[in-house]
Amino acid sequence: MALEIRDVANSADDQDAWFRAVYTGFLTAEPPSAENLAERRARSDMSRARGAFDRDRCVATFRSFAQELTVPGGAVVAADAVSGVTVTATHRRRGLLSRMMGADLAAAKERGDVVATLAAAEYRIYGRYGFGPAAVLTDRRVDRPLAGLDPRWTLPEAEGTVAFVDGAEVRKEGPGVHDRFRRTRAGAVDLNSTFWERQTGELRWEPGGWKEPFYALFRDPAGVAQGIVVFDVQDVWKAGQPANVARIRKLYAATPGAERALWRFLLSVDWVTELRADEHDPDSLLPLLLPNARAAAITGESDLLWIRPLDVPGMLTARRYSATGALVLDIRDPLGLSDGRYLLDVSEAGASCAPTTRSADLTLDTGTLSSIYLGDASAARLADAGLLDAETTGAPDRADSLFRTGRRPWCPDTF
Ligand SMILES: CC(=O)SCCNC(=O)CCNC(=O)[C@H](O)C(C)(C)COP(=O)(O)OP(=O)(O)OC[C@H]1O[C@@H](n2cnc3c(N)ncnc32)[C@H](O)[C@@H]1OP(=O)(O)O
Repeated sequence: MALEIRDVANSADDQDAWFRAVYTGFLTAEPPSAENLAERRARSDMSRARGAFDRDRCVATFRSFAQELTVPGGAVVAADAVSGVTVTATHRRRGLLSRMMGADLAAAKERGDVVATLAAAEYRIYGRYGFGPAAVLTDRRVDRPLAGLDPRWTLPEAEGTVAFVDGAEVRKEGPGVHDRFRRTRAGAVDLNSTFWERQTGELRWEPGGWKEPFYALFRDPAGVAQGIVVFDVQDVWKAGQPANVARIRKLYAATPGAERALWRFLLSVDWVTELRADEHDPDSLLPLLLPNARAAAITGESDLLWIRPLDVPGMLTARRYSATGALVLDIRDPLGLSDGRYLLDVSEAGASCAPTTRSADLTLDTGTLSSIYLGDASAARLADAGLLDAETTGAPDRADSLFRTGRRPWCPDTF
């Protein structure tokens, strides 16, 4: 019997089967409870969720939803966020993902979305669909005694306050802090409506149980919440000495002052000798705040946010550039959605971008454009690696002078 791919938006039974298939696809053996399924159905945007069904069994899942992606300069673009992609191991490599992805991207293009986004589980899945890695995450570990900080430090009142708060306060202030934060940082996205409930244990969807973390809120001198950190502490003692490990789950700062204050606060907690910030900002201020920056070692780095151009002029005119100049980009698209030669012209007044018949300066595919777009990858380095063709002398360097950004892009939120 042929496999049927269908929308699951209008059927509770199909949605339950869909969520169960997500658990199986992500290798979670314990199935979701009936209560969990009911909550997920009620609280998730399933309007663009599709499943592949083998009789009444869901064997592949795919969902997309409307998202805002912040681009360099602080504007946001309309994104088609792809999520919940699974094919059950018994039905893999039969083209199910390709069919669902092809249909979703074509619909997103038709709708006028500027890019598609996703958090890639594995590097080799999404390049074939025109996606490219656009921002990375780093793991850092701070050896606090080595950092050389003054243990007498306390936040000067003139700079603001840090206070421990409860989950209710986090649910009240968190959305505003995150919304202000994400508009300051290229690569950041808006959050779904369940995010803070899940962070604070109001909704307990994740398998494996809930452990209440600590929450600390930074308010600026005017009393406005500008930063929030969610962290837990592992109770470790060695030879009668406290050697606790603080693990950052989330840290959002809408201002540099908030970021400095929250790191300094975390580094001042007695008993804590090690701080771990996994899957965190690749351009965090953290090492710069330490007398000994080497005490904040990078222990890992990985790509997570991948993006895919759908509307090249919309995408290139939305961001701000670091210089003025013109560049002709010949874009190759493996799915044929955004092919073409475009003139990007950046002047003091802003950027314009339109199809052109002029000869190209750079030839690149949509995935490579994605890597350059938010400012993380260097066109010169990609050209040296053979991933981008320079058609005119110095074109990669000119691209770098345009696309370069201040702080590196960062997407702290998996979706
Ligand atoms: C945004 C997110 O949700 S990220 C989460 C992605 N999901 C997972 O990682 C869960 C575990 N993996 C899976 O469920 C599946 O392997 C999927 C969804 C990644 C791919 O499903 P498949 O049924 O294999 O997809 P499909 O048959 O359409 O494959 C399309 C092509 O991609 C290739 N491909 C698929 N997955 C991988 C992979 N992990 N590594 C390398 N190549 C892959 C296939 O070989 C195929 O290539 P071909 O066209 O040259 O033959």
